[in-house]
Amino acid sequence: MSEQPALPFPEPEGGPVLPPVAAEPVLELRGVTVRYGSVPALDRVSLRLRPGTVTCVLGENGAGKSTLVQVVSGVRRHDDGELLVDGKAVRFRRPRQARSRGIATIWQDLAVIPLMTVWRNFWLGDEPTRGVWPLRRIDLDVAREGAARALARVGLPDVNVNQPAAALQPGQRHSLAVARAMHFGARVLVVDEPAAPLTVAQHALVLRTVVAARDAGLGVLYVTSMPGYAHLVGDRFVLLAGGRVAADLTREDVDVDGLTRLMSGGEALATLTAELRRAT
Ligand SMILES: Nc1ncnc2c1ncn2[C@@H]1O[C@H](COP(=O)(O)OP(=O)(O)OP(=O)(O)O)[C@@H](O)[C@H]1O
Repeated sequence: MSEQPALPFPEPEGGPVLPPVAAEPVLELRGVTVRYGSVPALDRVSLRLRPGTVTCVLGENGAGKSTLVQVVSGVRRHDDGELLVDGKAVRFRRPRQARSRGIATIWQDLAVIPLMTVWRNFWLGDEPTRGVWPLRRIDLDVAREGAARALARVGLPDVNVNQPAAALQPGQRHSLAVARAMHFGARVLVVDEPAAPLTVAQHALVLRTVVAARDAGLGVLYVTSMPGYAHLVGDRFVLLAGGRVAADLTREDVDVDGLTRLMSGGEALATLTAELRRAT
C-alpha cells in the first residue's frame, strides 16, 4: 500500500490499525463485459482489489460506473469475463449472494427507516438479547453502546443513537450503513458515491468511512466522479470511459491534477486506446 496523504479530518478513534497488505486480491474482475442490447456498458473491464487498499473507480456520466457496481453487488449478471472472490469465479444471481460473500454495497440512494432510532437502524433485527425464551429481550444498553461504538469506529463519535434516523444528514446515513456493514463482517466495501451534492463536511464523513474500512483490512471500491476526493484516499485509480478502462494508475503514477486532467479527457483516451488495440 502506498503512503497515505494527510486527510482533512482526524484519523478514526484509536488511530489507524494498518493490517499487513495481503498479496491476493479479495475481488477481481477479468475482462468483464456487460451489454445492454448490442451496446457494451462495460467492455472487457479488469481490476484487482486487495484487502486493506482503496481502489477508486472514476468516470464521467455514462462511463459504466453504476453497471460495475451492479455487477460486483449481484444486481446484474455479467455477460462475458470473470468475477472472482478470493480467487474463485462467481456469478451472482442476486444481491444476497454477493452479501454472503462479504461484499457490502453502500448505494447512492441508501435508505434508513426514518422513524426508528439510529441504534435500531444499526441492528435491524439482529439486536443483542439477554435472558432466555420466553423472557428473552433486547439488551438495550449493549445495543445502544454497540451501535455508538461502531459509529465511532467509522469516524462518527458524537452521534446520539437514540434519535430517529430521520434526523441524520446524508453523510451520517452513509456512516451508519458502513458501520453496519463492517460490524456484520464485510470484507469488501463498495461505495457508490451519493449523487446528491454533499457539503465538504458530509463528504469528509464519506471519506472517513473509506479510511476506516481500509484500516480495518477491507478492500474498498470507491466509485466517484470527483478526482479531488478520490486522490485523498485512493491507492489505485481506475478510469472508465465508454465502458472501458481508459487508465489504471497508482498513487505514484498520478497526482491530483493529472487525475483531473485524465478524467476530462477520458473519452478521448478510451478511443485512442481502442484504436491502438485494433492496430496491434
Ligand atoms: N438499463 C439500461 N438499458 C440500456 N442502456 C443502459 C442501461 N443502463 C445503463 N445503460 C447505458 O450503459 C452505459 C453505462 O451506464 P452507467 O449507468 O453504468 O454509467 P455511469 O458511469 O454510472 O453513469 P452515471 O454516473 O450517469 O450513473 C451508458 O451508456 C448508459 O446509457
